[in-house]
Amino acid sequence: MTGRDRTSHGAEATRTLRGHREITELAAVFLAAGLVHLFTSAIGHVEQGSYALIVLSGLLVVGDLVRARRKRRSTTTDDAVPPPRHRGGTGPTAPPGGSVEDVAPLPLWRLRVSMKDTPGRLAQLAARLAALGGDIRTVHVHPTCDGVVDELLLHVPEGVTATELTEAAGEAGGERAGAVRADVRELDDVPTRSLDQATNLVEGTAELVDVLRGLLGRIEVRWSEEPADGPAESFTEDALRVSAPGGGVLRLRRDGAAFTPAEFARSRAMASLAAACRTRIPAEVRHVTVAGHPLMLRRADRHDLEPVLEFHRRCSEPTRHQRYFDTPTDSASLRRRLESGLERTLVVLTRSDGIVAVGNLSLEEDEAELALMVRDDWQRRGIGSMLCAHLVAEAESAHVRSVRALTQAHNTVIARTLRATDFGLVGAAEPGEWLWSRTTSDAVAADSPVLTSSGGQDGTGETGRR
Ligand SMILES: CC(=O)SCCNC(=O)CCNC(=O)[C@H](O)C(C)(C)COP(=O)(O)OP(=O)(O)OC[C@H]1O[C@@H](n2cnc3c(N)ncnc32)[C@H](O)[C@@H]1OP(=O)(O)O
Repeated sequence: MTGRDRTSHGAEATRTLRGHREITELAAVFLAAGLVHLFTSAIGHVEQGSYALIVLSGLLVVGDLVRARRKRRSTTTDDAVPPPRHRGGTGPTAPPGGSVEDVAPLPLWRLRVSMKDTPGRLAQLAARLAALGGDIRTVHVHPTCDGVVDELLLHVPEGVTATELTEAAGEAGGERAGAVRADVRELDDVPTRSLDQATNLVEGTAELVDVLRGLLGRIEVRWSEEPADGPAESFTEDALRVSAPGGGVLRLRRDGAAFTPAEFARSRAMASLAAACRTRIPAEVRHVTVAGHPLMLRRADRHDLEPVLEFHRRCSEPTRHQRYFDTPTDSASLRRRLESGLERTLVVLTRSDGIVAVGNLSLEEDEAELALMVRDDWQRRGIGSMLCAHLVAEAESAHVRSVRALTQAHNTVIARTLRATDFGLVGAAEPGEWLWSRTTSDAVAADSPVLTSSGGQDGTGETGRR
């Protein structure tokens, strides 16, 4: 209850008390007058008026009592919203003998829900969330074509689930509710958060997909070629399409609340910024020396398509087969790896001989798959081991929890390369194949975005990331 609520409740109680007192006093006056009149009248001279006054006073008292009782009952019914829930002793109240500072911060959640734009909808939502022990910290109302999307950041007691939150939103008349855990940094207002994300893009500490997730919450992202017909960028409440910085289109979907026009505008602005960063800020080049050879290592993008194709042409057929198994490597599949922004490709170059090794990292679910190939005339010099270590570092920077690798069982060289980078054999994916895995040291991995990839293998030509 707020301070203002408390004040008005007190005034109401005062008014009720004063009413009681006035009626009781009036009844007492009637009663006294009646008794006095009776007393002073001789027996046999009883007048009707005396009895009428006494009866009237009795009726007044009884009537007032009945009214007071009814009022009390209706007040109890009106206040029937369940009291806030505090679970496991970790609610907002301080423990006995402890100060408020001793209490661990309650979990923070972001709740998005589509609502009809009617008066009182927020009050109903707030009441339902209060019943769960929710403490609303921020509310943003995003207008949509036929209503609004209410976006709330709220603390709830430990143990309250996403389902309970979305059900509460549904009971308040909401539709398509979605609830995800939020980071305390998200308590920033939207402009501040957008600027922070833009800074991450410019400084290269985040990819566009990570930035979009920071703005839109848990989304599924898929990459596809630009549509031949129709606009590359588009908005519906179910899906957004924005230009991918490396070419093609990113298709964004979100379970739960509808996308809003403001979110579309923000996403487009971020995509434009990411594209500008790509053209203005050259990829960082790392200089490494392997077995006395000075080499350069950097991320590749769509401008590297031709040299990457040339690198593949200069690798022998057995080397390509060891890398890609039976999957053909055509220009389109290599282009997708370089452009989608959902895979990371590292290239190793010499000054005079172009690309001598390529490593790929496909981001999927909360893990990544790594693969690499070294040109035949540069193998057995330590380049594969060095590239493998850099790919693992890339995976850690993408906050994935584990990295896996699929090899042909007879490929002892890649087996030694992976072992040297702390991979362990975890099983056989198919007969004649080995599956390797290692965990990353990224501490944030457990709460990190989920990544998925269909990598075009489903025939859709799309690459996806959750
Ligand atoms: C998950 C996947 O990527 S599966 C596909 C892997 N790719 C391929 O097989 C394509 C063809 N091969 C290659 O491209 C490379 O040889 C790679 C990537 C496998 C290894 O890269 P290289 O630069 O040749 O390996 P590097 O010189 O770093 O040596 C790595 C390990 O293999 C050993 N090794 C290298 N060549 C040989 C060889 N011919 N025979 C036996 N061991 C070898 C090295 O001694 C080293 O092991 P160690 O660390 O225990 O000493």
